[in-house]
Amino acid sequence: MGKNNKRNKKAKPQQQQSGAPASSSGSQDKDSTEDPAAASLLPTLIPKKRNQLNKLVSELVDLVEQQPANPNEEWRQYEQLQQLLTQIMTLEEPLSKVVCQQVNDSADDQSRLAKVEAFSSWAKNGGVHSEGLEIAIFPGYQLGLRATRQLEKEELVLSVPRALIFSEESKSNCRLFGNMQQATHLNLAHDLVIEKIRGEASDWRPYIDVLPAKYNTVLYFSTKQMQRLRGTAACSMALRQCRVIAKQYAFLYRDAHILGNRTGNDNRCFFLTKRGLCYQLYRWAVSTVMTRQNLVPSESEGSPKFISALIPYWDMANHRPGKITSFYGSFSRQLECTAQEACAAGEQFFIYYGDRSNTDLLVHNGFVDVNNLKDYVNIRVGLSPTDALAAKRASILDKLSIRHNAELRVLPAPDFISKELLAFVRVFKMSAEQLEHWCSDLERAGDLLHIDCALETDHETRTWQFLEDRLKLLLAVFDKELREADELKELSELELKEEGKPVQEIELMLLQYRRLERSILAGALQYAQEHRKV
Ligand SMILES: C[S@@+](CC[C@H](N)C(=O)[O-])C[C@H]1O[C@@H](n2cnc3c(N)ncnc32)[C@H](O)[C@@H]1O
Repeated sequence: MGKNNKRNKKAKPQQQQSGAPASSSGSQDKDSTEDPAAASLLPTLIPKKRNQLNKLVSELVDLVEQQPANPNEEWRQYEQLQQLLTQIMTLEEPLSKVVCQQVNDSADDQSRLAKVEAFSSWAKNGGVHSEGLEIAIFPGYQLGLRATRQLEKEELVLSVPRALIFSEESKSNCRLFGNMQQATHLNLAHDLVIEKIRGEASDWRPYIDVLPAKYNTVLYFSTKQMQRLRGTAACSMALRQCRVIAKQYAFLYRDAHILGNRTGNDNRCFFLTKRGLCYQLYRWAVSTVMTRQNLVPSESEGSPKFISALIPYWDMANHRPGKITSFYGSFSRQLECTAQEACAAGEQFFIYYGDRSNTDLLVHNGFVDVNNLKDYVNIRVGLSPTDALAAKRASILDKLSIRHNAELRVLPAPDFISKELLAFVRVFKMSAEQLEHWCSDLERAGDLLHIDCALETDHETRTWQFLEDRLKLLLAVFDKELREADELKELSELELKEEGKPVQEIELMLLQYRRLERSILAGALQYAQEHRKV
């Protein structure tokens, strides 16, 4: 599979399902870099609908450019965003019906499984070694990898050569979002949009066919589902994610359809994007990248050191706590994955995705790990600009490399309060005299990170009182959305759902997330109360 041969490949037309075929008139057709695949019969919108869509996207641009000042404003903005996106998706439906599969969850697993044989031979022909593994359905995980024989701990079980790794380097002239590290996953999502639109003409089709049709990422949440995150540490992150992706979509759309001003060597990508771009497709591509990407070393000059990549077959492995056992071999030019533990024939083969909090997993990966040993809940703390002693507090925090406005960690047992959070609150609660004392010898500041640092009793009491009040407040906000008893009741109802009824995966995940975050906060509250009394 050469780097550039995809561009010259003869396209097979995609099936037309609804709407009018792309006509030979229209500004895009003067584009001389048209890829044969782009001549596929994608529907075009009638001018009236296109104008409505242009107007909605302009409103979307205006909306996402506003920076919300507080959580309530952020929520209101999200509600407006959802309304606009719903209208946009309705208008774009003729297009999204063709470029995105529309299936329900269980049918998705089955239809993906039906494509696995073709995918496995494509992977094998491309040089993937996965002899002791096969792809199967695992309830609660969608697809995953199953051992077909006993796999030994540390045995090399899977390798994927560079040629089969999908990255922005598979299409070297197409970096729509630039050459920076922050842009690499966006470039990848954009390339995936292109390959998806190319349909049967894409060399990646067997891989794309086994990808999920939809995801449990926050981009797929309804407003009602998102409501369940209100008051949790994940809410702001989730809303921001929706805003950022809508903004990217709105800008891509605006450039393509409203301004029509992209020229230069990315004409081809622009052309394809313009033809098939719709929000459903963009959120699918972004979610595919978010939930499956890995970093591999770049092989092009001028690129960031590491670039985001999709690694077919390897990305069928689900996560279980353990250690990272997948590495890219620069000499062998392949991704190599060993077994983190022995795995008997017939069992699911898991890999470890790395240390991530459940907040991060929920927002970026669309699942939570109920056995997460590396979980934490971030809480926001900051120095007050009206505090006359802020400069002194800041100098101690600088010495400790803690930011003046920071998100710091509340941890599960046995630690409960991270040393950075404890030190911040200790500094925040110092009197003028205590600040003088600590600032006079900043070399000692590191002591503040230790739980048993010798402090005056009143200072220590104020510190733990602050933590106690803050945690109580967070738990009270939690209860405002859903009380603990109701949360547990709903959770057990969903877990005991009758067989045959569709599992409400997102609802279940949200309740599990709430329970996990609540238990970290409640454990830390108890710990703070005990410390205050000492
Ligand atoms: C890299 S893919 C793994 C393959 C995926 N299950 C599939 O069907 O294509 C990552 C996704 O798998 C699911 N997943 C992985 N580990 C999981 C776990 N421990 N519990 C639940 N879902 C998990 C999540 O949906 C996640 O976004």
